[in-house]
Amino acid sequence: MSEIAAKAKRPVDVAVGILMRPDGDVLLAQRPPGKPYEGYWEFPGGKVESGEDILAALKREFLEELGIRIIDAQPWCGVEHVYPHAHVRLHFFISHQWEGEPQSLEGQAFAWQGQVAVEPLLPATIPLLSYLGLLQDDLQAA
Ligand SMILES: Nc1nc2c([nH]c(=O)n2[C@@H]2O[C@H](COP(=O)(O)OP(=O)(O)OP(=O)(O)O)[C@@H](O)[C@H]2O)c(=O)[nH]1
Repeated sequence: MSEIAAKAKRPVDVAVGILMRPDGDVLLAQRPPGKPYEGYWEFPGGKVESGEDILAALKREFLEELGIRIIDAQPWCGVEHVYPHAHVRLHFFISHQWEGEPQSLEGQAFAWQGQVAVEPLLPATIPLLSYLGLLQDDLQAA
């Protein structure tokens, strides 16, 4: 079996968080050098460790990468994607409740965006933007 086929058989769970401010702006981060797809923009998050709860993984990644303490987050949607380097199962959460301001603890750039305009964005994340736009519209209309 090729390496790619082996990876495709075992999806890696990834916890991803969309921090949404009251005005609808969301936080994006740029993947640091040395990681696959370096320089691409993503919603912050990372791989779930063996035996770890997905929400716990989300909270851990936000503390490690950005120094943010997520107080609560709601599961939003799941996306499965096969990259050349990995087969990922992305678990997206939306959070309106966190403590702290983002810090660049891994040397990464980050940006608050209304309409997400940073480029390039990780391929698996692009299709979600139109759905996210609907949520942001709802928030602004409320
Ligand atoms: N955080 C995040 N990861 C995403 C998104 N979209 C997407 O395809 N991914 C993929 O999910 C995987 C996340 O793994 P990662 O390498 O960032 O995880 P990590 O921080 O635990 O890295 P590490 O292996 O260096 O500890 C990557 O394959 C990445 O390409 C997204 O919007 N946010």
